[in-house]
Amino acid sequence: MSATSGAVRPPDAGARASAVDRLAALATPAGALGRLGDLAVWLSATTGEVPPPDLRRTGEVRLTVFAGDHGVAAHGVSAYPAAVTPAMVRTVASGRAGVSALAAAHGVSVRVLDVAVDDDLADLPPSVTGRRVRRGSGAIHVEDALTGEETVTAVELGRAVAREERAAGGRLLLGGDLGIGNTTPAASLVAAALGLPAEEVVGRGTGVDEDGLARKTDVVATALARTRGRHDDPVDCLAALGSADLAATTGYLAEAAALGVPVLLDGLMSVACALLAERLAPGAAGWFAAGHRSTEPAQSLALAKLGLEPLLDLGLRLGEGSGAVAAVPVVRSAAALLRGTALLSEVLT
Ligand SMILES: Cc1cc2ncn([C@H]3O[C@H](COP(=O)(O)O)[C@@H](O)[C@H]3O)c2cc1C
Ligand SMILES: O=C(O)c1cccnc1
Repeated sequence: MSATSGAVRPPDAGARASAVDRLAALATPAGALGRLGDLAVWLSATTGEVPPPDLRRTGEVRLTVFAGDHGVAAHGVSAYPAAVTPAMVRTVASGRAGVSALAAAHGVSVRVLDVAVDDDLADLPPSVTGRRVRRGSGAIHVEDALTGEETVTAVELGRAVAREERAAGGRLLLGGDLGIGNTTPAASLVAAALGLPAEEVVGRGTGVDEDGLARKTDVVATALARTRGRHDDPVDCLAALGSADLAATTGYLAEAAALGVPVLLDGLMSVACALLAERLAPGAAGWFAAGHRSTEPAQSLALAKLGLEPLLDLGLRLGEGSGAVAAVPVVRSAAALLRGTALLSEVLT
């Protein structure tokens, strides 16, 4: 099984070096900007600009929310019913979701894409529903989420979205998720990638109780056992244990890296897909920064594997891209410091 994979070049080493020099020369004590300094250097290296762009123009920071339903949702793994998925797709489309409020506050463009929602969504425009890969993805503890062909189609859809978002003026891309039950396949993908047992990756998602957590752990363990021997190939992992929306997110992240566009990651779904994108397109992680630490254990495990330290740690477990959007002002703060701070040599005259 194959999905075309663009080669990833590393971020600009020359821009990184001059950003490091500029940071060291600012009228601040050495190291005083802490991780904001590191972030400014990363933004310089990934945009190739020193100082980095301020990212304040409309449309420069863009979020795509990948939506889909999951067969496991019918098996007691979520605190909410699957009917919430289409309802929340409509809510994001009408600009009234949690992430919409954050995006409006921070000047982030939002697009929601129905990759595999199990509902007609006939009231929504083709720009949202017109590229659906299938209605819902398979319940991974009993069957593959997708066929090989559907997986490749979904990955390619995500890649196309990254190209569209860059063409629309995106200079920092964010990925978000919507879909009741999606923390189950996402945790399974992390377990498969890291070779961990279900108990170490499973979290409470929307807030399942002890019984729900036990059922969810069982579903993940059964899915991992069912697919044993297939965990090395990232595309086959997405087919076996993922979903169409997670495959599309993986393609989106891999393609952003291949295009040389920096990405701000969100919670579990985003970071699980980043792990797969790194396997699909080695070096992709160099283009990623982590917006926040979610409460899901698999998200922290995947971040550690990617070598990423999250910018925020707020106990947030919403998804939708909300943690990435909440971190946008931190990224802009880093850029502003490297752009606007005088040099020590200028003030000591
Ligand atoms: C009202 C509502 C809005 C949401 N927005 C994002 N999620 C998040 O929670 C779900 C994943 O958690 P689980 O695997 O436990 O179902 C996904 O829809 C995800 O996007 C929401 C969930 C709900 C209920
Ligand atoms: O980690 C996340 O982003 C998350 C956690 C719970 C529910 N939805 C998303």
